[in-house]
Formats: sequence, C-alpha cells, structure tokens
Amino acid sequence: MDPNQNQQTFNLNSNSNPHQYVFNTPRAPYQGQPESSLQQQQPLPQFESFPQPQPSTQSSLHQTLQSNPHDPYKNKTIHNLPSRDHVRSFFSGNFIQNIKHLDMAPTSAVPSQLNFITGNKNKLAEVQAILEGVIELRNQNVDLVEIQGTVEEVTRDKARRAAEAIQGPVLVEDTCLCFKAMNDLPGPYIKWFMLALGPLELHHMLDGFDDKSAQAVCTFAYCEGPGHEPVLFQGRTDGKLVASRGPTVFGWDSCFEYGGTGQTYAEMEKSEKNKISHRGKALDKLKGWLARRVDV
Ligand SMILES: O=c1[nH]c(=O)c2ncn([C@@H]3O[C@H](COP(=O)(O)OP(=O)(O)OP(=O)(O)O)[C@@H](O)[C@H]3O)c2[nH]1
Ligand SMILES: [Mg+2]
Repeated sequence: MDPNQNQQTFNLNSNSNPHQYVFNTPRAPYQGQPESSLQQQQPLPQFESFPQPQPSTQSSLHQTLQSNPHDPYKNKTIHNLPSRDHVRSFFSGNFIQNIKHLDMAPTSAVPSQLNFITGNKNKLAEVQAILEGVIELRNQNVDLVEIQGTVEEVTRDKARRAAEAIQGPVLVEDTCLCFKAMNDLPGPYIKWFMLALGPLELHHMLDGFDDKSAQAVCTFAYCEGPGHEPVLFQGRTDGKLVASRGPTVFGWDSCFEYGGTGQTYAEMEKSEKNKISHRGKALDKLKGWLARRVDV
C-alpha cells in the first residue's frame, strides 16, 4: 500500500446488492488549496483504479462547489462524499456491471408518505393514479431551476435542489421527448419547444426529416434529504411524432403516437396510457424498489 495514502473501506450496499469498495485517500492536502481551507475538511475520497482528476481539477471543482449559490453542497462539509466527477465516472465505468439498480441506497427507510415535487398537475394526476394503493403521495410545487445536461444529470440535480429546498425526502421527475432524427434532441428541453410551438405545431419540428420516430422518457429520482445521492428510476416508450390527434390537454400527448397501438397518447384511455407509458414503466421500477424499503 502507498505510504502516502490512507485506506478506507465503504459499504455502498443495498439489501440485494451488498458491495464494499476500498478508497485510497491521500494524506497530503491537495495542491493549490490553502492549508487553512482544509482544517475542518478531510480530503475527498478517491475511487481506487479510476483515472484520478489532476490536482488543479480538484481545486477548481472545490471552488465551483463553494461559489455556486444554487449548489446544495455549498458550505457543507463534503469529506464523506465522493466528488460528483467521481460518482459520474463510477456509474459510467466498469462497476456499473455489478450494480443492478442505481441505488446507492438511502440509509434510512423511505417514509410512508412520499413528497412529490412538481408544478405539473397532469403529471401529478398520473403519478397519483399509478401509485394509488401503493404509497400515499403528497405534493409540493417548488419552483426548481433545471440545469442543462443529460436527463439523468437534470433529474439528479432537480432532486438535490428539491431536497435542499424542503429539507427532507423528495420524489421528483423529469420527462423527455427524444427525436431519433435529431439524435435525441430536444430531450429534456421539450418543455420549451412545447411552450413555443404548442401541440398543433410541434410535429413541424421533423418536417424535412423522413424518420419521425420518437421516444418518451421519464426519469424519477428519490432523494432522502440534503446531501444524499438521488436514486433514479427510468422508463422509455417508443413511438413517433405525428400531427396532433385527440384532446390537447396534456403537453405533447396528442402528438405522440404509441408504436404498439397506432393511437396517440391523447387518444388512449388514461388507464391504458398508464400501462404502457414512459411514466408507468418508470413507476413500476419505483414500486418494486419501494416494496423493499417503505417504512410502514
Ligand atoms: O404529452 C405529454 N405527456 C406526458 O406524459 C408528459 N410528461 C411531461 N410532459 C411535458 O413535457 C415537458 C416536461 O418537462 P418537465 O419534466 O420539466 O415538467 P414540468 O416542468 O412541466 O414539471 P416539473 O418539472 O415541475 O415536474 C413539459 O412540457 C410537460 O408538460 C408530457 N407531455
Ligand atoms: Mg420542469
């Protein structure tokens, strides 16, 4: 073992997936950080066998964390958490094969009432219908900043901000509509195209493209509280973008033709949509996970 390293063992375990990882923690303070800033703070743990960021990267990451006014870790002691760069490389690296669910499991049981943070009444109604009899849902409408990034990054960040805002456990969701001809754009930015074009014009986005195929993606995140790593549940449904058919009550429902039936979401009975929808599939995964964790 390297004499300049402390070795720490962490259990990143869930009921079904016990895993133990060993981190090497450098003894010396990071280059580029003043000694004084480290007095109350131990060095960030580093995943063994990862390409380690250079000291200058760690230093600028640290500064970014401390200077971003929206960052939930701002002014928090972060010595027990791997950096987000580490977490990202952890989940996109080889270790992913060993983790069946992306659950860096909550340390405590999930409360028997879930606080779903959304400002979208149609989403809320669907989630309530799908989770009826499974768990009691409460709702708070908190105006959350949504970052740019992949849907996973957007949803994780949303969950962290929501948990920070209400200082407790939260469920959030982010929905994407991805067009194959556009390499999955607009994805998480579909909301802004809907606001600009409306359901009657949305299909014109693919005028000029032969491939009209689209995928609806729903990603839920449960976050135990401020400073905790969110757990993600994702569902995807294939279809295509069509000229609006059916009621234009909910977002792009009338422009998304489900591949299985040839009906738009808006033409389907709600209960039928919920069985095959991106949201229904994501919530099936959440239900399975909750069954093992809800505090009853
Ligand atoms: O036809 C639809 N069928 C659906 O099943 C569906 N789910 C979401 N949407 C729309 O897609 C955008 C997602 O943006 P989004 O995830 O950020 O939601 P939001 O900002 O409305 O609420 P929230 O972020 O407070 O939860 C928003 O325009 C939503 O209206 C849907 N449209
Ligand atoms: Mg939103």
